[in-house]
Amino acid sequence: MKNIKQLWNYLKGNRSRYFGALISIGLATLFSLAAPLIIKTTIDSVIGDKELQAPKVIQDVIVSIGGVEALKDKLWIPAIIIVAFAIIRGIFLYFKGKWSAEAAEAVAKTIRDQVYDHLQYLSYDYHVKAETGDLIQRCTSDVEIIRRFLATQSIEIGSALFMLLFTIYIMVPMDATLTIISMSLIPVIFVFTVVFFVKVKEAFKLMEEAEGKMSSTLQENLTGLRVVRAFGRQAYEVDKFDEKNIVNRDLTYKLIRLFAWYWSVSDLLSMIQMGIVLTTSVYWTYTGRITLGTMVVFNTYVGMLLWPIRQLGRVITDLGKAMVSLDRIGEILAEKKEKMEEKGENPKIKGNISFKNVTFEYEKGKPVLNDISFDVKEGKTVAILGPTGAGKTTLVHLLARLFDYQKGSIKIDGIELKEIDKKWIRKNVGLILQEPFLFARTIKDNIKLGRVEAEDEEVFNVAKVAAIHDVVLDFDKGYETLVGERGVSLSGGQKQRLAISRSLIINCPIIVFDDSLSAVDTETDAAIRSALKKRRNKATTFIISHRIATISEADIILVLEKGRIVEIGNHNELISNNGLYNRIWKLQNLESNILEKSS
Ligand SMILES: Nc1ncnc2c1ncn2[C@@H]1O[C@H](COP(=O)(O)OP(=O)(O)OP(=O)(O)O)[C@@H](O)[C@H]1O
Repeated sequence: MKNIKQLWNYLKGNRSRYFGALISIGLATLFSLAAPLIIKTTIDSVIGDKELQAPKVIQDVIVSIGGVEALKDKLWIPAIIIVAFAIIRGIFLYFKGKWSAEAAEAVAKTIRDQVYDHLQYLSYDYHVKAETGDLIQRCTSDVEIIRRFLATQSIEIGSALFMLLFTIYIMVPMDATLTIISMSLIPVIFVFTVVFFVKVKEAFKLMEEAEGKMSSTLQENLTGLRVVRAFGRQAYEVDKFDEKNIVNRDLTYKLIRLFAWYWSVSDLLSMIQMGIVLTTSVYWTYTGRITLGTMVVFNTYVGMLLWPIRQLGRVITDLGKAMVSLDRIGEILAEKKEKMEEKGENPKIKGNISFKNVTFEYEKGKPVLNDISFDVKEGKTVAILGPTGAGKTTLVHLLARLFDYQKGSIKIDGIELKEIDKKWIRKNVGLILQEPFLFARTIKDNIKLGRVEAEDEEVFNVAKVAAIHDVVLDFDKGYETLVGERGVSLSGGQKQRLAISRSLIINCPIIVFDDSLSAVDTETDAAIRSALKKRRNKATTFIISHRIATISEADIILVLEKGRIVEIGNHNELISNNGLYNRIWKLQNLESNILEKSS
């Protein structure tokens, strides 16, 4: 019921089109039911000698062309009327198709827009955990199922109901008992259909999920194909995909089996119903209870009626599928959008940052950051070093309010971070990720992503700071070169440098390099850092890195271990500390000495 209401809401603005389609199918049904009545009248009263039983208007028309006697010589007239009715029915069917398709298309567009829009505002955490393949499937195939249901199937429910009502209305005055006999198995077929619908809904849901898992595996594999090949893991990947493929196939087999049952049993029931009507009506024609024309009408109507009723089974299956799809789309829409509209402060940010006893946990009881305290003045550089999983990324994510800390306090220029508007703080904290995502656009567009109105000169400047300007000029089309699948292939380091330019162009007072110099050689790394230092508006900079050379010049270095700061100070202080920093420094020194000697 909730889903039907949801569909009704989606139809807003297109409801009149949809009703137009329903009325058209009603009128088309009426015209198709008229043909057997014309045949009946012709058999009984024109060819035969039964008294004419037709509405007054039709009787008047017949009298005006010379009465039933005159029609005997003009049997082409009923034939032409039947053809004319077929044409009129065709016209109504055309409008039914046009209007329902237009309404369905509009609904699909509304749903796609709504889901796309919603996805943009879900939390960072949601997108970290969501499976892209599954989301794509919900935005495409699920919407398509709903569109198809609205465009064709739901109208057929209307058609079946109209057919049922109109035939009962015409048949009862002719012979009430024969009408009951003609309808005796309809409830059985209907109940059978409903049972089937319930079974099939569950089976469809399982199949959709299996299909989603299969596309996720495919999507993940295609994205990471280079890794797969590099590690020679093709056979393992093929097996993994095959596993999902087998589940998908088996669930499809199950559905096919269910359908096979449905069609054979409903075929059998329909044949029994037609047999009963044929036998009874032939016998009653023979005994004179009904006319030959009435016999023709009943048998034609039962034939006409059984098809839409059986179709109803298929339609209801599609209703089941459409409801599952609506649920799946509803699941995305039910996800709470990240609360952005808090009336936070939008202060001009200088970049003085202070962490006081900050504790944060993703899951209750499992703190990832513990009692973190440090201060940094605007324009200074903080470096963070620590083993993997120590909480380095989490710490800088807290700064951008991708997550909110549970205990302690983070202040920026003396204002509590939670009091500052989320949108505003994200505009002021430039996050550069280790594996930056570049869009399939030109290099210039990728750099200007954060500030589309930036002048070319600014683009060149930030590219120079990120030591990528000369590389770009070497490409045939320079800054107009396309990046991505159809464009130039960039190295990991080049991608990182483009991402750095993209963040610098925003001119954020706080910049975070989350291991984003890892793919850049040491010389370029040093060049970028020295260019950053020379910038006029120096930002407060956070650098996460495993390379001592990258972080040694930082004003403060934090050494994190298991979510706690185990060492804090500048390079010289930490060297004399004889702790983790000192050990890593010695190790990296040794490595570079060995490398120097061997080269
Ligand atoms: N979105 C999340 N939900 C739940 N746990 C998370 C989430 N992100 C990270 N974690 C967990 O928090 C811990 C710290 O992760 P974090 O990414 O901050 O470490 P890191 O020091 O940056 O590691 P690396 O050097 O490998 O990037 C890890 O144990 C990680 O599994």
